[in-house]
Amino acid sequence: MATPHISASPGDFAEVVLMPGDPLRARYISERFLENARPVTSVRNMLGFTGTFRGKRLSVMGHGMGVPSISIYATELVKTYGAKVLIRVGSCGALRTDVKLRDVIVAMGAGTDSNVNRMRAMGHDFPAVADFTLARRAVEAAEKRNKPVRVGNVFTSDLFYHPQEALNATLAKMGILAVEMEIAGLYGVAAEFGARALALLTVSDHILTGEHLSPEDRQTTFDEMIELAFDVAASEA
Ligand SMILES: O=P(O)(O)O[C@H]1O[C@H](CO)[C@@H](O)[C@H]1O
Ligand SMILES: O=c1cc[nH]c(=O)[nH]1
Repeated sequence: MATPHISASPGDFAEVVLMPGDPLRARYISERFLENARPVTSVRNMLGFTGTFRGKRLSVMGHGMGVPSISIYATELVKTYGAKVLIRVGSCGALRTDVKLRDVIVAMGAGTDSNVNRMRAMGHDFPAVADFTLARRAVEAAEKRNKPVRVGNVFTSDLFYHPQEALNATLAKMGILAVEMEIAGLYGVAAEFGARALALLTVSDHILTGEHLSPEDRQTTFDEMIELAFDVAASEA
């Protein structure tokens, strides 16, 4: 039984799904980290794969850009394919001077300019937060690897090119570490359908300084975040 956006058969997905935004990154992750990976969906080229990692069955699938896109895939994975844990692995722009390029962020909570969670909460504010156990495991795994992470709040924006010029400084003052475009939506879907979610982000560019990672640097740095995500995923599968 396929959905409008996922062509997999029942049982094709594992209960734990890692989700990068870029479907080509999903393929890269499956080739580099999964054993016996097989493609399970490719509608609109939003690629998904299932394989094993340290003997545990895991899936990886792209979620596209923006809250509407991740909301569709996350909802269908949970409601139709029985996913119970969704872990976004993504990139972000740092908003504060104490956040550096290549830092890995465990996104505890996400503010947003998107209206989706207010639609869910009858017009009221909704706390879009990570599953605590998953977040704690990510922090513990990072400590074990001797790769410290930042733990804190991020901002999920509907607009990559934002017209509110004062927004970034205001968010930074409120302690928001970085900006990206999906997490508040992911945490909202998880809450609505009883799944658990976490997002890990690598700082790929710095909004204040204009610094950004080269493509080679991105690969290496993202691999470190993905290894961390697999530590968490394998502890769940
Ligand atoms: O995590 P990735 O896919 O890199 O996503 C980030 O990059 C895209 C914007 O370039 C947005 O989707 C943002 O959340
Ligand atoms: O959404 C994003 C992702 C990376 N960098 C940004 O500035 N915004």
